[in-house]
Amino acid sequence: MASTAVIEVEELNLAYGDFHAVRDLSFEVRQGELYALLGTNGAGKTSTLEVIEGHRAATSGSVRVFGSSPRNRSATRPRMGIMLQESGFSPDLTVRETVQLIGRLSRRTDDVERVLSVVDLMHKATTRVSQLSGGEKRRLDFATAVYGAPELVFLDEPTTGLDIQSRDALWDAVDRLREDGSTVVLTTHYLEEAQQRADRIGLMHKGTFYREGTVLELTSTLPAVISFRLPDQAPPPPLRTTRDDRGHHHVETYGLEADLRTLLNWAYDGSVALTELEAGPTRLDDIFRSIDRG
Ligand SMILES: Nc1ncnc2c1ncn2[C@@H]1O[C@H](COP(=O)(O)OP(=O)(O)OP(=O)(O)O)[C@@H](O)[C@H]1O
Repeated sequence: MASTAVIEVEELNLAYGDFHAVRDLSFEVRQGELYALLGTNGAGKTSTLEVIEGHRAATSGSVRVFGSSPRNRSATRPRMGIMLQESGFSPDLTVRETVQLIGRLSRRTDDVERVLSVVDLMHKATTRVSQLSGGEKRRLDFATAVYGAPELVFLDEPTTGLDIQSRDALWDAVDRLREDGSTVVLTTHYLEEAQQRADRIGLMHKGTFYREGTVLELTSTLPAVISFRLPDQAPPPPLRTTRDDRGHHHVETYGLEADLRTLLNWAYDGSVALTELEAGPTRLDDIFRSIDRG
């Protein structure tokens, strides 16, 4: 992976009056990475992104995008595509006119028909924005963000409200952008998507990082889990388990492979039927649950 930093955030602080929304936040996003900025509600993700995107001034600290201040919009804006949580499109414009307008404002060049077909909106090209469904509006949002294949793309909750085909198509389009070297910053509350897609994750809580690192670095801070069910007459399993009220056994382990082998050998040797077997690293959900909300 290339190591040029596209985004550099150092000791960022952002206050709204007396309320300190972001505190001494430092991180960088390198060229070609998919960086997921995740966190609890009100953690400060949108505030942080607004500073990086140049929409808001920091209270203190330094933010550089492509080596420039994001407030220097003429230097940074043409290189960025932004998909906001809520679009501000004009309801009277058609889908094609919207892409043309936003495309022109971005100062990038692209083929409008190509962009519309990426998000499967060709058949809606002459439909007014006010007549689109929620999912279609999200796809239009995405189309305007990736118009002209920007070097840096911000995706804020990109798949909210999308059906599975549209989600797959969106991630395919993101993969293609990344193959061409684009950097992606993602925020989402769909943790599974972040766990599957992100190279690195910054997990925010109360204005600062609770954890930051690769997916593996984050998930290896908590034990992996093996879960299974045994027949009523089965002998006790060879590992210490807890049983939930649905009769599932759970093992928490830092030695997933060895424990799994022990369990499978025991079941094989004793002809014990293990059912509903699941084994895997901790999920991001569990890391979120470990955050002390107090
Ligand atoms: N314009 C504003 N004025 C005052 N407080 C604000 C303003 N914008 C955000 N806040 C507060 O700053 C904190 C961080 O908000 P922010 O929108 O950055 O969080 P978030 O991590 O994006 O949250 P969510 O996941 O809920 O969208 C919240 O407590 C919010 O109420």
